[in-house]
Amino acid sequence: MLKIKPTNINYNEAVISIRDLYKSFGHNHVLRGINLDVYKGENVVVLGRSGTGKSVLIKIIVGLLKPGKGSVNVLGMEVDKLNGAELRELRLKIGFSFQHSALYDSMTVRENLEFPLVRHRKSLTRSEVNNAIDEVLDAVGLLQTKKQMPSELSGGQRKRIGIARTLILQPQIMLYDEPTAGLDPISSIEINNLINEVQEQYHTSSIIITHDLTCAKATGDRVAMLLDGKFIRQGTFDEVFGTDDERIRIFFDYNFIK
Ligand SMILES: Nc1ncnc2c1ncn2[C@@H]1O[C@H](COP(=O)(O)OP(=O)(O)OP(=O)(O)O)[C@@H](O)[C@H]1O
Repeated sequence: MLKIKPTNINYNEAVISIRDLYKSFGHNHVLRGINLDVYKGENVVVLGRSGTGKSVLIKIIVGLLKPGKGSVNVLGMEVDKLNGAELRELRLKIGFSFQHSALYDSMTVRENLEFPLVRHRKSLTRSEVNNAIDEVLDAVGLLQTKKQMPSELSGGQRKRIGIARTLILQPQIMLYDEPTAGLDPISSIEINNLINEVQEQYHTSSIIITHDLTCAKATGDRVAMLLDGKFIRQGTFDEVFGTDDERIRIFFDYNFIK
């Protein structure tokens, strides 16, 4: 049961705009002419086989890697022209939900959420902090876990808390790296729904990196297929996969789709 996607996307405003992006490591030419716009309120899914450069792309977007050639504009700023302080400022507007971004095991759920908040929003009062924690826990449907330790949660619940920890800083952009990896089908559907709810309630724009075609179909307003350093096809899920292109069919046929 997948949620119907909201359609509150502003196609006149790109929050991420990438033009002719190249990136090599020695003779390994990973990105070879990437063009991508992510519009305000849009979920864009990036699909591609292992090693095609999806993580490199994300790292360039947040300024962790320098582009070789080309321009990367995020929230109106050219990322590779920013100094350290400006980059830190920009990153506060971007929520990362990385595959291996573990919670702090020695802290309760509440403390895990409090930690980024008190670090980055020093002027908040105690009651504002408490309200913010309750609000994000409610948004991810896990208010009842506030006093629990991460080890007491299921894998799906831990992912949800990871997303809550990111949301608490109210990012404008969300980057999800393999959000459903390692989850059973029911927990995966819950995460897909959560990604759509976050989009709707927090008005975020997102890039979702995944191999999971069910996730791509459920969450992506647009899907972009990365191959040989370029997006070889972009469009809705059905537009991308409604093709005889062998390179895309093979990706589809080898992934189980419900
Ligand atoms: N810092 C680095 N130095 C050298 N090579 C790198 C570096 N980061 C990534 N690469 C290379 O870039 C290529 C793309 O890596 P990347 O991690 O982006 O793949 P991916 O598409 O995210 O794969 P996966 O789906 O397995 O996570 C790989 O060949 C990798 O070895």
